[in-house]
Amino acid sequence: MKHKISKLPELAKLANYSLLDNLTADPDATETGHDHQPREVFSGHYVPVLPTPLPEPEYISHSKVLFEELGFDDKLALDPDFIQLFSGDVTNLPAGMRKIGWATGYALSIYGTEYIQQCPFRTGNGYGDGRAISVLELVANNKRWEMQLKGAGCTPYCRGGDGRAVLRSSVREFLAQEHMYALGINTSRSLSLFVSKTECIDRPWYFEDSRSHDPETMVSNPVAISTRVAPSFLRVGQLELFARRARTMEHENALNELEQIVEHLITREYQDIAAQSPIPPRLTPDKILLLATEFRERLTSLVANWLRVGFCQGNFNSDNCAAGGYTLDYGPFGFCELFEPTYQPWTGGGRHFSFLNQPFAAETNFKMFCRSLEPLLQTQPEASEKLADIGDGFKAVMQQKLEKMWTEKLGLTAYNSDLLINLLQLMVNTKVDFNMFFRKLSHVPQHVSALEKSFYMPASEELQQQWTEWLQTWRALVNAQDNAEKLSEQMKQVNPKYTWREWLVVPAYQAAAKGNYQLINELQQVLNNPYDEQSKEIEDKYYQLRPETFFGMGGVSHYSCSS
Ligand SMILES: Nc1ncnc2c1ncn2[C@@H]1O[C@H](COP(=O)(O)OP(=O)(O)OP(=O)(O)O)[C@@H](O)[C@H]1O
Ligand SMILES: [Mg+2]
Repeated sequence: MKHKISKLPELAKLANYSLLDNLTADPDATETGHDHQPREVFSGHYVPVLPTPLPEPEYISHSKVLFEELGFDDKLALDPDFIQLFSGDVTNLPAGMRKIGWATGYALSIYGTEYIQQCPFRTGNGYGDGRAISVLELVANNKRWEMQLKGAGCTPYCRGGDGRAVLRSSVREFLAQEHMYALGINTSRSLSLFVSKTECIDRPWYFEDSRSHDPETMVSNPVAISTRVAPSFLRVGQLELFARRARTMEHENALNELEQIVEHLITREYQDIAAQSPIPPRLTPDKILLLATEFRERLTSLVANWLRVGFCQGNFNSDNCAAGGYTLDYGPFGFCELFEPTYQPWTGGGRHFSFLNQPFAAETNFKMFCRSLEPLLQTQPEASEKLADIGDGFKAVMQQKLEKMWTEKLGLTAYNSDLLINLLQLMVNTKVDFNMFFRKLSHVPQHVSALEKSFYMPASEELQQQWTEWLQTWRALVNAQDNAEKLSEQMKQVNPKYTWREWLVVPAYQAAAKGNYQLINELQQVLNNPYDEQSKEIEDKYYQLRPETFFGMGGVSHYSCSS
């Protein structure tokens, strides 16, 4: 059996900090990392920052799946040195590990409009990782990972915030990342979750059983640190920040810094492109075009997958769009239960980030990504034009990916737009549960009655008739008569049975605030195996329609605060 890492000094041997070696730091940063007040950062990729440890941290959970992948023994999660590090104390680390963390700046554009208003200095120089601090980069099983504490205290980008994350949002992020991974969707991953036994902070939140749209009160919740893991945490907003500076020549090194960050993105997230020719030689126009094409490929696949499982990211701005093409920022997200094309759980998100609008939101982020590469092709008109074509090509690639997704979801061999549109219309008219409906359909039923468990209301006779017709057409197209078993197996692999249901997650974070973590463990188990049939007990509890009482309930059906 392969040796597994169970102590921090062994883990330290895997440490490998490409970021700190290759990229420029903010020249105004202090070496000590005592840099916790909002301030402008004018250049450089990162600021060294000392995380603020959780007082009296307590272990809640870790991802066994990710531990396995990294070669970590489960015992490591309870090792006092491990707990110390991943609850924010980097002062006492073994040799090989740096006793400092780092935070990065990024820009924000909302639906294609560049913003600086969110920055306290109205320049954009004070926006970035306000409460996320990376503490480690390592190479495990030939893969490079960056480990980032979320809620580890203030950074220069904290904008007057407290730098903390409450337990509620940390539990959600911790569970959701691994759930998405289990659903087969690219995402940042969860390593561990620790809570403070003594520190609490207030956030705007809802009264119990609230029907209010906006939070009515401040609610105290323990602070927590979840550690997320990804090949990098580079966002479209990051490139955007450097491109804005390059465009206006804000400082003499601005274009060079943009080039560096793009090279860094390629090294960290696009190894196939990096392998084509080592960097340096410096970034070539060909590489830039390959990067744009590959990101387009990943982003369109990602969003098609989101739609496949009913996921709504909620706030798909450029600063929440990972340049590696994976899901990032599990704050205002939600999973569509009752199917509504404009489902959006975050009250601040508006329709443009709603469920079926996500392909357009992605396109806007992609255009910003391309725009951020343009300054690097200033002297290359031909390559510039190609880049514009890649941007314009987004729609067609997105459409292809969506068609493929719906085709697979319906078990068809070819896309059938009439069939799909009729179905979506019927789903809306009948008020069906998105994921439960597709799972029931994956059993290749003969009669509508087998789908009815996924309906939130009894279907009228007229609707029943329409369903019967739709089902007949579908069954004929998938050749259900001769093919049911194989088809069912295939469809179940893309139509999950167990997906995130907010009303089943709420009790888990509520119990956790009282020191009981059992429901979190149970949810991990259920959500980590979304395509499997699980026990009858689990089915009765988790494969259920949202009870009526949770509709319109603040904090369950919608939320305004995600931090
Ligand atoms: N409590 C806080 N203290 C300091 N900064 C914060 C706090 N909450 C959010 N921010 C910062 O505000 C910005 C917007 O917040 P948003 O909710 O998108 O991010 P987040 O959930 O903290 O971060 P991420 O995108 O890293 O998952 C981010 O740059 C974030 O770092
Ligand atoms: Mg964010």
